[in-house]
Amino acid sequence: MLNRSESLSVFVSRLILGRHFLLQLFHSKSISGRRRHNLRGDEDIDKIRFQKTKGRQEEGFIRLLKSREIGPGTGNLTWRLLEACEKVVAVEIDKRMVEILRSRAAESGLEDRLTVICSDALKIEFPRVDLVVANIPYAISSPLVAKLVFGMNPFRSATLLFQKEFARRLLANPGDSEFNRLAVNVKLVADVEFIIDVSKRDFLPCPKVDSSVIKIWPKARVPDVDLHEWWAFTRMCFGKKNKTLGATFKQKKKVIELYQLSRRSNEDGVSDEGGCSSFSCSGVEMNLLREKIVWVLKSNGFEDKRPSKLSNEELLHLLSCFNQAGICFHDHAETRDTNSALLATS
Ligand SMILES: C[S@@+](CC[C@H](N)C(=O)[O-])C[C@H]1O[C@@H](n2cnc3c(N)ncnc32)[C@H](O)[C@@H]1O
Repeated sequence: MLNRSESLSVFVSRLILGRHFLLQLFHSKSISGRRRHNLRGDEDIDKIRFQKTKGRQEEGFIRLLKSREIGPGTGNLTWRLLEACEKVVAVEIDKRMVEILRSRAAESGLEDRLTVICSDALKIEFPRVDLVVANIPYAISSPLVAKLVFGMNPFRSATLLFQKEFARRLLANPGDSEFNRLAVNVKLVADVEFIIDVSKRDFLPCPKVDSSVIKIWPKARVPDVDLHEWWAFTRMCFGKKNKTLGATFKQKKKVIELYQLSRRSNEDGVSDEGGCSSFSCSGVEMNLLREKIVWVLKSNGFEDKRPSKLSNEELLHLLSCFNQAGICFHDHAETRDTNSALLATS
């Protein structure tokens, strides 16, 4: 039986180090008493190989410099990560856990390799790290993923333990019943890979839900789109993801919303780049806006399409058609630096 963090640590270890080392981990109960393993695995899943010898970097081996663990608790996983990474930055919200981690680090002489930040991971700016590992309460999965993938600092990959249903939603493709706005937003900037399911019976004590390990990589190339505009657009489209776009955008409420946005843009004197403020403040012109919306949808073949079945390429195309017609979705009155995690998941 493995507890939640032990399970994740085993999977993380396998991803980083390969099967050979994993087997050694499975058979190692105590971390402190364990001899130092040869950290090279024989299976290059991640195309990352960690070379322990300082100052030398063999051909084909990338040194894994920094790892970040979010929600380290008492540090079971942290200590496994310290075997694989030169430095670990752990972010823990609970002061008591932070004290435990710091004194464990001091006892083991690992203070220079382990930085423990006492903070809410959702509220701080992440430092530059190679690998992100998180075993957090499932309730903050959505904002955490959004913060990671839309954050400013690049990372090589994130290996995360999620509730199984949440993992399925992240992995879903257009047409799948689980496909939703979160998947659309995440897939704009990242690739998501299923690693393994973890049964609730593998945990002690047994929780109510099954889990899955998921790996996320930032995309090398991200589409050239204003993210605020994209988030606002997907929020409007996926409000009722199985409704046709025609039915969604013809709703009086939506037309009023878009009309008010254009009015606000006019009042704030926001630049008219892309035609966002091309409507006058007259209430009568709301009908014109509705007609324009329908025309954009019809002329581009989207009126009868459902957002839950559209690829990101199709959604990006529709957004650009709307923008070219002078219809924009982002409220320019909102502060520019609004938490991206909130915007992407709200
Ligand atoms: C499921 S436990 C993880 C257990 C841990 N990996 C271990 O080895 O015991 C979740 C941990 O995340 C921490 N946590 C919860 N919300 C957090 C947040 N917003 N930021 C940072 N840590 C958080 C909790 O205090 C807890 O220690």
